Amino acid sequence: MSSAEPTPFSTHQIDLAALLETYGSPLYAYDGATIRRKAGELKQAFDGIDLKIKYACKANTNLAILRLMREIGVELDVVSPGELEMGMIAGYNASQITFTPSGVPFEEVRSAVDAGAIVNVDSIPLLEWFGQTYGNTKPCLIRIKPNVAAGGNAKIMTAHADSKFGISVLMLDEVLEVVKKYDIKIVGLHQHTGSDIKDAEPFLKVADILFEAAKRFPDLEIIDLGGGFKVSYLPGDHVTDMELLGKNISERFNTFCNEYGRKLQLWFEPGKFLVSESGFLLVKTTVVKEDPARNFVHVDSGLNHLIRPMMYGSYHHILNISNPGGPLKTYNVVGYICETDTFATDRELPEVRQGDVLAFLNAGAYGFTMSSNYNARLRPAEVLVDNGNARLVRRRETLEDLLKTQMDI
Ligand SMILES: Cc1ncc(COP(=O)(O)O)c(C=O)c1O
Ligand SMILES: N[C@@H](CCCC[NH3+])C(=O)O
Repeated sequence: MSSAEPTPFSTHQIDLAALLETYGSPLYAYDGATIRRKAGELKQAFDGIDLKIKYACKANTNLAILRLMREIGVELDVVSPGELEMGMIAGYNASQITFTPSGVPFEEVRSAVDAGAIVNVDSIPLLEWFGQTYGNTKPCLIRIKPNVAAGGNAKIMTAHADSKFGISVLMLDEVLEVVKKYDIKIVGLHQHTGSDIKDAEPFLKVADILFEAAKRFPDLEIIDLGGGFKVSYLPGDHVTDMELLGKNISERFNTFCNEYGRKLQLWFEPGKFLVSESGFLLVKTTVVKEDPARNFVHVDSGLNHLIRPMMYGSYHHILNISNPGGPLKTYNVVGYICETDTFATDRELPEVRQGDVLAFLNAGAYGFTMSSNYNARLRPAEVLVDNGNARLVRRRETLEDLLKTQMDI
């Protein structure tokens, strides 16, 4: 089975230049219409299935985006007490939130359960603790590691045998022993294979593994297949064919439910799929440096604002929105941080002049949330354009914000 044909690239309808002019540089800008469209595509692909979308909000926790998700009927997947709290501030009831920890202190699980969230238990020691603490009084899901390697790069594959995440599917006997010992109420099985998964095969493979495992748990209500759908990062990129994937998984899921003897809910936890394409990091060119080896374009940003190119070697498409019709030249686009923070190598762009505004695409997921204050640099503001209105949804940081936690001033 092949992946989808390339999708039209960057179909946003927001005026990026005007936003930068109004709110200053650097700036994260999000297009609400794109988020609504992507959620609609996912729902459409699983039409007829009892589907719940649990947005993996580590991708972007801006409260305005969480509120938008809530408005369109998308629930939440969180990985920390901080994300849980943000979800509740955005108006979610804790019962709409899944806590998917990764080796966290058990007290964090206690506070999530006490708040009313449901937990994906990710280790046998946590399962033991859960049983001792709650017996059969609180439901939980179990995060299974299916031992399947898939994802855009090694760092974002989370279900292969060597990955730290979840309980190996080879340990089901041990899991069932602990479940029996404490009469734990297992209502769901969960898995998350990785991020940036283009082909349908890994999704189908892990679904089959999870369905097989599920037959050993008689009281399930939920199968949670995680996130990881690939979006288009570069023009012509092949992406997950959501329509085809929906059809194939739905068929298998229905067959499984018939064999299981009950209709279950199907959950997904997409992050990137919902928000990546909605976001732009807008920056200004500080210096254009012609070097015998390279032409460098420096911008007023760096790995402190968008670390994906440096951390994963990820491609982010760049537009020169000040000079779109300029003659094409080849550049290394680099940041202002005192590290080698290269956004793009040998990138062809319409001629870049000092002061030009560049837009990094696909900055809606794992952009701001992975940002830092390295080099005592401040984080950008964030703007959401939705229903025809642009709204500042996070102000630019100030030096006072940076100094707030220091004791020696
Ligand atoms: C448990 C879990 N669910 C969902 C996601 C979302 O992944 P993606 O943004 O690729 O959809 C992640 C991130 O890797 C994750 O760890
Ligand atoms: N942060 C990753 C995706 C999520 C990884 C977490 N398991 C990225 O930007 O691609």
